[in-house]
Amino acid sequence: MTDAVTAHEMQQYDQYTINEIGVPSLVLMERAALAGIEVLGAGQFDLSQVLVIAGLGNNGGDGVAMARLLMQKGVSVDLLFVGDENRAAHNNTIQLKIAKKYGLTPVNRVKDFRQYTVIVDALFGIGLSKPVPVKLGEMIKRVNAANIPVISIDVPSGLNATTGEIMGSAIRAAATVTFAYPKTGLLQGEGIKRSGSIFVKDIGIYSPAELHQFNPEIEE
Ligand SMILES: NC(=O)C1=CN([C@@H]2O[C@H](COP(=O)(O)OP(=O)(O)OC[C@H]3O[C@@H](n4cnc5c(N)ncnc54)[C@H](O)[C@@H]3O)[C@@H](O)[C@H]2O)[C@@H](O)CC1
Ligand SMILES: [K+]
Repeated sequence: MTDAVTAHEMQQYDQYTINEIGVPSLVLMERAALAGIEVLGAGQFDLSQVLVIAGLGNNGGDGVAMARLLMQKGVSVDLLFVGDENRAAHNNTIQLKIAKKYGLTPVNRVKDFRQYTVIVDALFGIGLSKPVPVKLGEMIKRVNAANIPVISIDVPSGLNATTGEIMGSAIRAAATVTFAYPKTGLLQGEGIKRSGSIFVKDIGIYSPAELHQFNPEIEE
């Protein structure tokens, strides 16, 4: 069993799974979204009116896929897409295109977050490497102030996934669904206060030690 991992370690496992094992990244993204839906629908949250907040990276792509899956299940869901769609990561762009084909049109502004019963936070994940831009920080503060339960995808947005430091502003989550392994930042510093209940979900990404157990030819 692998303990908590840093963002850098997780990125290496992601890349190995995609480039060496050959699992398509969109398959991993769909599994991430399904894992998020599983925790969201497990009874802790009221799904009467869901908001998904998605950023431009792959964490946002997980969120867009979740919004589409929720809509397909008949859940009332809004998708707040934050940032210029033309600058979105490749897989996020694909997710947006699919969501739109199903009739899910993103909004780019929410006046009052209190109209929702739960908020899915897919703004930033392990890829956050610099302080949150001021405008997004203001939005994060509005979300926290609304006092609506938030479920964070992989990491509460704005939290450094490795150190647990706040990168300007960070979401305060009721629960965090994190993929493959807990991230070290969830278990130290502000991460302890900001992550809520932590759910670790297998999405098919493994550390070298675990891969070695499947296939001894893979070096630990
Ligand atoms: N690499 C992979 O194959 C997988 C990645 N997954 C998800 O992808 C995340 C990592 O994705 P990325 O490495 O793309 O990074 P993130 O999505 O964590 O962040 C992307 C970068 O974009 C910036 N950014 C995002 N929205 C912005 C906005 N509106 N305005 C300005 N800047 C913005 C952030 O500052 C950050 O530097 C994981 O935490 C996980 O949720 C999962 O889909 C599983 C598979
Ligand atoms: K997040």
